[in-house]
Amino acid sequence: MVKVAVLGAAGGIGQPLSLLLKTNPSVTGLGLYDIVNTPGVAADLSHIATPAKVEGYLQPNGGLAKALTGAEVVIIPAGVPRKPGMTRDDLFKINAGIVRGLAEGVADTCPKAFVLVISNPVNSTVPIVAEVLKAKGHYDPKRLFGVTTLDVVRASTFVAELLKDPSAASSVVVPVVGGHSGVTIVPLLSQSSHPLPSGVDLDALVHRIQFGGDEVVKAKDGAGSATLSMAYAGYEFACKVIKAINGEKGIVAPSYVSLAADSAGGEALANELGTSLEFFSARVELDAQGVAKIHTLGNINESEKKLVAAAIPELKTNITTGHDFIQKPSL
Ligand SMILES: NC(=O)c1ccc[n+]([C@@H]2O[C@H](COP(=O)([O-])OP(=O)(O)OC[C@H]3O[C@@H](n4cnc5c(N)ncnc54)[C@H](O)[C@@H]3O)[C@@H](O)[C@H]2O)c1
Ligand SMILES: O=C(O)C[C@H](O)C(=O)O
Repeated sequence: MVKVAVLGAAGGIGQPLSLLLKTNPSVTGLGLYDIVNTPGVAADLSHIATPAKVEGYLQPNGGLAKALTGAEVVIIPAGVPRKPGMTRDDLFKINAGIVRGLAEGVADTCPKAFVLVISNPVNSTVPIVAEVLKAKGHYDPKRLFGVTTLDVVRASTFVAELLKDPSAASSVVVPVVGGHSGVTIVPLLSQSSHPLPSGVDLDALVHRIQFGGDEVVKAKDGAGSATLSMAYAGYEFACKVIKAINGEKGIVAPSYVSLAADSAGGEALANELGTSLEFFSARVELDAQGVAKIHTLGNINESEKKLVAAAIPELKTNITTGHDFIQKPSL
């Protein structure tokens, strides 16, 4: 019995993500919120013969609070996507305010919910949610996640392509750590479940994983960024969270979390990184309370160490940008 709220549910990600959630028998309630079109999306989905009771709300008359009431999981794909030539950071100006408003709604209505942030730039929007929840006295770092699963899905797909074995596509697992933009995306190819064939151009593969989002933005040619693969990835991560809430043990997935979510694991990771970072995408073990354990990077090779080192300064800047938006709004 889990109610999931999707904020930004009428968008390119929101609609297919809500469809996938509607197919999950563990989801008993689906609260859809957007500033446009949610009644139609909800009416459409409500005809699917699965248990979830679907309700769609717009902004007026407390729609956000209604969508969030009773939600144990809140997924946020609200906000504008990139167009060619833009970076994810270029979205901050618009999306920061959108995410702040939605986080305020979470704090006011379902402060104990697991919050899964998809809206870009994830490296900065997650700190915004943290600061809003802190300001309202409801911050639990164990329950706040930046969704970086699409990077893991891409890394696994691209490695399976190189293996020239389509049947391997769903079994290849490549951990991706760091953050969710450009050089902050750090694939740990040395830890791939399937060894790479010899002769693979590793630099080109790393670049493709780090800038995979650009491929889609370019191909969509002004009509947005990844939506369907993101809905798939967001659903994959949400399913893990729902299973953990329902008591399943041993679920591990990479996600952008606060290192304070598990002080021992966070400290060990910070020691490995050689610096204190508030947020980092690491492999995280989940339980019904949220983050149970943050895993360290484990054995990584020299080129991966360089990639991690290159990610850190940008992550620090991105995190500060998110914090300052709430703490120093006059900047
Ligand atoms: N984390 C990731 O891996 C990842 C992957 C793909 C896209 N994204 C990001 O997800 C976001 C959404 O992408 P999209 O393609 O679905 O965009 P979209 O424009 O198709 O949909 C966004 C939706 O958000 C809604 N919205 C805007 N302001 C809102 C508000 N205040 N409250 C509620 N809803 C609001 C819009 O009405 C729209 O329906 C973008 O920021 C994009 O960059 C992240
Ligand atoms: O590339 C984008 O802007 C969207 C998303 O972050 C992605 O990785 O596809």
